[in-house]
Amino acid sequence: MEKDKNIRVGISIGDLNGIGSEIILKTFEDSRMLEFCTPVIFASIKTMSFFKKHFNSSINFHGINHLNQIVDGKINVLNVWKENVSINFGEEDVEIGAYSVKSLETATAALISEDIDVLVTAPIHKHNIQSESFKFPGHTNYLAEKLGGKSLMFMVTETLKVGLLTDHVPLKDASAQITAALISEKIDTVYTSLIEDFAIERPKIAILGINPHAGDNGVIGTEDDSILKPELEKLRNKGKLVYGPYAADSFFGSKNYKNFDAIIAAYHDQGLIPFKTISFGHGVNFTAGLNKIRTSPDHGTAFEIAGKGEADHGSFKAAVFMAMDIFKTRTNYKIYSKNPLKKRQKKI
Ligand SMILES: NC(=O)C1=CN([C@@H]2O[C@H](COP(=O)(O)OP(=O)(O)OC[C@H]3O[C@@H](n4cnc5c(N)ncnc54)[C@H](O)[C@@H]3O)[C@@H](O)[C@H]2O)C=CC1
Ligand SMILES: NCC(=O)COP(=O)(O)O
Repeated sequence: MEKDKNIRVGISIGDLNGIGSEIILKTFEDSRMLEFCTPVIFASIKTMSFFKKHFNSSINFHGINHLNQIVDGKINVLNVWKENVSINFGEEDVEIGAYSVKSLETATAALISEDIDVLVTAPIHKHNIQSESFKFPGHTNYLAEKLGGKSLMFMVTETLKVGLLTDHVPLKDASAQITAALISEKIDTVYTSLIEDFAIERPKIAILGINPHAGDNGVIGTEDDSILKPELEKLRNKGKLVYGPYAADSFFGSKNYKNFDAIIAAYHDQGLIPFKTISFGHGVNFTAGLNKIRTSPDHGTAFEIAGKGEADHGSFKAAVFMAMDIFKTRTNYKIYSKNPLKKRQKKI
């Protein structure tokens, strides 16, 4: 197993007019971070120097033009662009959004080529990233296309983990997308991630109902009875500890969520509202199910506070540590599952 400090953490810069730069600077101003990892920021040394000056930061960067120039123990900045960029904090600007895409694309290529071990993404602005060549609603959907595996939006802290059946889809389309095959795929991804990424031996998973009160036996929609329940029954018969569907409205207030290793919500806001209410400031958005590791903070560009020095970097820092933890747990899982302990033969 490699030492922590050798884990190369690639960081895409996000929307330059948002709070991404501030939370990155605040995280790595603590020089102890370099004892745990080697950060590689995908941006440009000119742009990062602008941020350093703006935020009056004492941080030191190591500018590089090629990934083979990464130096451990330094905060590496790869020059993804060379030109000066005009940054106006808090402004929605599609030209600025294009830089977040350049950063993300270069960082993703580095993740695929294994020049970095994990990717931590600073927040992008979903409207500003749209172009003829980039039509994804978010990182999760982009990475699902670029990397191997089946992606799952998994919002995680040490004590609360919420996965989604559907993520960036309009509410009017969400229900139609929930098929037996999707339920089975997403539960499987959560189950595997809990074992391989979080070292939980026998995961216990709860599923929230699709309709209000999980349909109340067909009074308020039939999908819970016709699609969700039979699928859960099948998985239970295969030995998986999956329970539900639970009425979503009271599930978190009643603290029932504490009885499970993970909860699966039917759609974005059903899962993210309770998650962010409980974990804002330290929650992490992990793209599970892929062959590479990507995390991000649980918040967006926060334009209204950008450039003001008010951004809380807790969630970004948690995303860095979570990515490294998952990297180590996954690496260990691969090692142990390749060489399982031999079962002792019974003497007859
Ligand atoms: N991973 C990503 O790239 C994400 C991107 N977004 C995108 O960000 C943009 C803005 O989204 P919003 O819905 O406004 O959510 P937001 O998370 O940017 O802001 C919501 C509220 O939380 C506050 N806030 C957020 N982060 C904070 C921090 N670190 N410290 C202190 N206060 C903080 C903001 O000031 C605002 O009041 C949208 O385009 C959205 O799609 C949203 C979530 C994640
Ligand atoms: N609600 C999470 C979010 O908007 C971030 O999405 P992604 O960029 O991680 O796909």
